[in-house]
Amino acid sequence: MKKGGGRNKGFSPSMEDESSISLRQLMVNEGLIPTLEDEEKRRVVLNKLRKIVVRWVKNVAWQRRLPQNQIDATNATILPYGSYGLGVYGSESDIDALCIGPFFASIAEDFFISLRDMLKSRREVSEVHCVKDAKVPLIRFKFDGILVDLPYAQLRVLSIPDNVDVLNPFFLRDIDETSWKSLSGVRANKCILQLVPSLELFQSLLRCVKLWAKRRGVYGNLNGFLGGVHMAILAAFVCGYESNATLSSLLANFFYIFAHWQWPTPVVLLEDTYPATGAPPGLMPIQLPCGSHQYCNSNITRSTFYKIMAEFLRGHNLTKDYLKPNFSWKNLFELYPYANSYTWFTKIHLSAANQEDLSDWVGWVKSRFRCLLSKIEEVYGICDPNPTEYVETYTKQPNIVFYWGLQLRTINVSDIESVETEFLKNLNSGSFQGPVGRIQLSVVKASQLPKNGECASNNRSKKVTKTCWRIRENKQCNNVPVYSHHLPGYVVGYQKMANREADGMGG
Ligand SMILES: Nc1ncnc2c1ncn2[C@@H]1O[C@H](COP(=O)(O)OP(=O)(O)OP(=O)(O)O)[C@@H](O)[C@H]1O
Ligand SMILES: [Mg+2]
Ligand SMILES: [Mg+2]
Repeated sequence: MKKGGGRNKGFSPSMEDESSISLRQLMVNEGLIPTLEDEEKRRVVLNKLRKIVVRWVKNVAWQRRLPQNQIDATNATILPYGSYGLGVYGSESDIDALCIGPFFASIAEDFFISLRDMLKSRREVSEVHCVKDAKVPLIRFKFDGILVDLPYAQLRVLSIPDNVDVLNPFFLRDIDETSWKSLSGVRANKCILQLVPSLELFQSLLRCVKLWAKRRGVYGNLNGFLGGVHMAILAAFVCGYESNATLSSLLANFFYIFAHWQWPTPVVLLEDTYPATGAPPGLMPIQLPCGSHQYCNSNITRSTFYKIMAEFLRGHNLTKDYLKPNFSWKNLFELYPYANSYTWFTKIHLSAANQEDLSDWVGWVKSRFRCLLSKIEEVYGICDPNPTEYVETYTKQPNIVFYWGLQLRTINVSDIESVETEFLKNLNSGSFQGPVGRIQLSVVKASQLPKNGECASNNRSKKVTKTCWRIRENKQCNNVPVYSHHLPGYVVGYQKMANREADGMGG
């Protein structure tokens, strides 16, 4: 990790403090700091999960007819990672928790069958899905309403200590490839936390850059943008780049550094001791700081690369004068104005017979979004895959709608048919096992987009009868109604107050 050499050294600390104070106030106003109740709720979920996996593993040991002393001695544990593990989760974040089990508890039978059944039998647990064919296979479910991603790693020992050190070679010997991949998130988090000079500054910077990325529509690995892990490594990189940093200098430096970065030079937090073989993958390679030249998986395409770079540059232009009097951080976090930026949009309308089928179907289609994006790029050139999910409430069937901006001013609307045909082939060629829903692609004009009216929660008319559309409500966020410009008094959506971000999804 490079140290020192930041361009913002030498600024007056008192001035800098002022701009950091206003940035911290903005974080509070935006609800970026979790409440004590929220923290407690997540702690309770993790403690309950720990108890469940211990009971599970003792059950499995008993079924395998292990001697009683081994049944008594065996143990499994849960290690949080992802944004929760870094201490930067938002109200919409999931809990990423790695389940680590002993040598006799297999992923295929014991984890995906008996642990899944145990989870299903709990009244706190709902929407259990086994995602077996992902790079990191996992069980995804809601526990007390909070989304949990639970992958599994199997170590060649009888008992996993509760706070097992995943960097200790003793525990890593002879492990299978899937377990190795599943461990990489926990290992990466541990390395990041060891590398950053100030944990508090790193966490605050990461919260700020995630808010920025969500507001500007560049957050979410599935839509071809930056996921939580990418943002965490970029933020950690900036923290190590500047000594005597303040929060505002770090945020300004974040944009300075990445607006000028010579991609595809990889961002590397921790140099490996042995040389890399082959070129780093993708347009924006970001190395995981857990050894052996592993990179973050990335779905970045030509289009999303272009958009991310444009936003880095905008961020730099808006923050370079952060020490000037009357500087405000507000513009940096403005919602991206899709309707003013593009003339045409690809409308992706997904529907299914009921909400549960819809959620499976949308999950599957989203996992293939990269392919859809490439096909749209082939036909229409640059495309901006806005991650915001809308719901058409005038359509009977449960549905989710996306609007992706197209950069061309004049287009052949009917070309979308070939994109739909090709994408359907791709969807049908995969391993989706749920009931297949519907997907309709069309091209619409900016004027046909759902209108994001101004926030007017205090003039709600009693005559509100019909909701035209709404932004899909997210997990645990407070919503206030948004009113239409054209139909005064009609609620057209809900703006999230605590965390008004687009629904970015990671891997
Ligand atoms: N594309 C990826 N490449 C490598 N590891 C990934 C990738 N996506 C997710 N992971 C691993 O899974 C963890 C959790 O991912 P997730 O998408 O939940 O992001 P997050 O950092 O927790 O942000 P959020 O607050 O949005 O949940 C990451 O910290 C990382 O370790
Ligand atoms: Mg997460
Ligand atoms: Mg996750």
